[in-house]
Order: sequence, then structure tokens, then C-alpha cells
Amino acid sequence: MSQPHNIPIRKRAVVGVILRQNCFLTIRRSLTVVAPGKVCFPGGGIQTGETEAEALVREIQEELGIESIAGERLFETVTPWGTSVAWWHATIAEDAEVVINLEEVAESFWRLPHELMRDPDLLTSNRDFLSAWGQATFAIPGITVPSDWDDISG
Ligand SMILES: Nc1nc2c([nH]c(=O)n2[C@@H]2O[C@H](COP(=O)(O)OP(=O)(O)OP(=O)(O)O)[C@@H](O)[C@H]2O)c(=O)[nH]1
Repeated sequence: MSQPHNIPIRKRAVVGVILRQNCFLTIRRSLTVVAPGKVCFPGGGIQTGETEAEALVREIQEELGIESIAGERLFETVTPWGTSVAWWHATIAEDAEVVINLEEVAESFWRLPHELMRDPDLLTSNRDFLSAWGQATFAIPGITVPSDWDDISG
């Protein structure tokens, strides 16, 4: 765990870290969901009886209309509002075409790490996730930390 555990866990969620040519697949949340307009990875709450990997694949399908394969569990955090978030690497077909679900997602885009880090709309927890990656707390398959990461994240 990356954070102290004095926060009671009220909910469990999973998010998908998907890469293509050094870019992360990211979404801008729709204006009708929690944290409207914020930028983050696809993901959502884990339903009763679901494994994290099952929830991951379901959420990516629901939000982006693409099939994915759950890879490695990378990291775990607890948000200040009591959501335990499991961060998973996931893969999609090279030619997979994203079709966003407009009820949940306003837009999706591929972002280089520094572009994401500098986005003022990035969810704070995602900035923390990228910082931890930059400090080699965990590795993400298929991408290495940019050599100028300290300048980017500082
Ligand atoms: N989707 C998503 N949620 C994230 C990310 N990072 C992060 O801390 N979260 C947290 O994980 C939780 C689940 O996100 P969510 O709001 O999309 O899920 P939800 O249960 O409302 O939606 P759902 O109805 O699709 O399950 C929220 O507390 C959210 O703040 C991220 O990159 N993507």
C-alpha cells in the first residue's frame, strides 16, 4: 500500500493503465459523473462478487467499447475519500478502436507521460500514481521512465 491506513475503506475500485507507443490511454470524465471533467484512466467501482481483473475488463468495455486483457497489478492507493484503488496494467489489440460511452466519458485521448503530468485537470491521485512510477516504486510494462522525469514532475 502506498498510503497510511487510517482512512476507512468505503469502496473498492480498479483502474486500467493501457499504453500505445509510449502514450497512456486516458479519459476526460463526463460532466454528469463524480469528478466531472477530470482526466484519468478508465476504470470504476468493483461490484460484489467481481475480481479486480473482471471489474477492470468490464469497466474498460463499458467506458471505451474495447476488449482488454488484464495484465499485472501495479500499485494500490487509498483516496482521501476512502476508495481503495487498484492500478492494473491492461492490454488491448493494436488496432482496437475506441468508442466512448458518452454517459460516462466526455473524450478519450493518448497522452505522453509529461503531457498527462502537466494536465491541470488530471485527478490528484493519478498525479501521485505517476510520481510513484517516476520514483521506481513499480514498473509499467512497455514504457520506461523518461530521463528528464524529475524536471517534468518537479
Ligand atoms: N475511473 C478512474 N477512477 C479513479 C482513477 N484514479 C482514482 O483515484 N480513481 C478513483 O476510483 C474511484 C472509482 O472511480 P469512478 O468514479 O470512475 O467509479 P464509479 O464507481 O463512480 O463508476 P462506475 O459506476 O463506472 O463504477 C473514484 O473514487 C475515483 O476517484 C482513475 O484513473 N480512473
